[in-house]
Amino acid sequence: MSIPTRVKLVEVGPRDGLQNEKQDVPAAVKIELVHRLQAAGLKEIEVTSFVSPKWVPQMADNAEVMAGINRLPGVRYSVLTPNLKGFEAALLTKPDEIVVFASASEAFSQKNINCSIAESIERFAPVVDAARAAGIYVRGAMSCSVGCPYEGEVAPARVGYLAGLMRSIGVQHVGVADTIGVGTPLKVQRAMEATLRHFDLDDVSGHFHDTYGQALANTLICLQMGVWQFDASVAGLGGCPYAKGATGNVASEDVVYLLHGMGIETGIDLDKLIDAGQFISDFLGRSTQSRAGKALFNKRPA
Ligand SMILES: CC(C)(COP(=O)([O-])OP(=O)([O-])OC[C@H]1O[C@@H](n2cnc3c(N)ncnc32)[C@H](O)[C@@H]1OP(=O)([O-])[O-])[C@@H](O)C(=O)NCCC(=O)NCCSC(=O)C[C@@](C)(O)CC(=O)[O-]
Repeated sequence: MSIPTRVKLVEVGPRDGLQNEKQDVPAAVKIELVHRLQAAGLKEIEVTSFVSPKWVPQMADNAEVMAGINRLPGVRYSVLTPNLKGFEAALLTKPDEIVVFASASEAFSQKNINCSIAESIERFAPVVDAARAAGIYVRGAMSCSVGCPYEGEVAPARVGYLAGLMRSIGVQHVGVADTIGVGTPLKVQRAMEATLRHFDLDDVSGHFHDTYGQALANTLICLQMGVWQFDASVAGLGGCPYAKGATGNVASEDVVYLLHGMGIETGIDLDKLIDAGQFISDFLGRSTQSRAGKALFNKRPA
């Protein structure tokens, strides 16, 4: 398998990144972040989630954020929807894509969405039907595809099982998510291989948190398998409120630096992406988690 010449990054910072912030992030800041990300050339942005505000209060302004974005042609805006209630609210805001999210581990499924894996699939089936009937593309996120904060290691067979369930209800694309960032390349490769028994190479992506500093290595092994779609989060923002101790996603800036260094096209302007990361890091009052972002920013003339 040859390494792809072009990669699509899905920027998940506004959703995955900001869902875990302790401090209040006003809708206007989230909207400005989306504007800066699309100006940097991101073509797909996961904006928010239509989940219960009791579970994740940080995303309670979902409709306001979606309404406030000046949409650019050619950019796709996606949102998470855990059930029909969330989907119906999301539909009013005209997303291009929705994401249903399940877990390869039972314990995480219970903690994150308060139901078993089987129940989650039953819950998603009408959401997927309704989305596809409305012409909305459906992605599926498969959390804990390598390890679970409650159950430990997760076998590739369980990832394959979940991918098969996702496929059976009409999900069009799945992301192999290392929610707590414990994966190393061979483990990620096995989870990806199990997924590829149910989905084509063009319909899978990687979503790697960077808790143990393995996310770029995990990205590289997926590239070597021909995978060309990845989620990443500007400034390395993120973490899941139901995955204690897990750090943010791999920083978008670091992935872009890796890809451009390998001669792989992304369509992203790294300087502008660094500015977007700086903007949100300044707002949050801390320095960026992106190694490339920090290094390149510090090299700029004063
Ligand atoms: C799934 C539920 C709703 C079940 O939560 P539940 O408590 O079992 O749901 P329920 O149906 O019993 O409803 C309870 C209350 O929530 C309301 N409710 C119910 N649904 C909605 C909705 N969609 N929007 C707004 N409100 C909703 C519902 O109306 C009711 O309100 P009340 O009558 O008490 O006033 C809840 O567990 C939930 O919202 N969980 C979301 C957790 C979450 O967002 N986690 C982070 C995202 S996943 C992630 O980050 C991983 C990922 C994707 O990035 C990949 C990776 O790295 O792994």
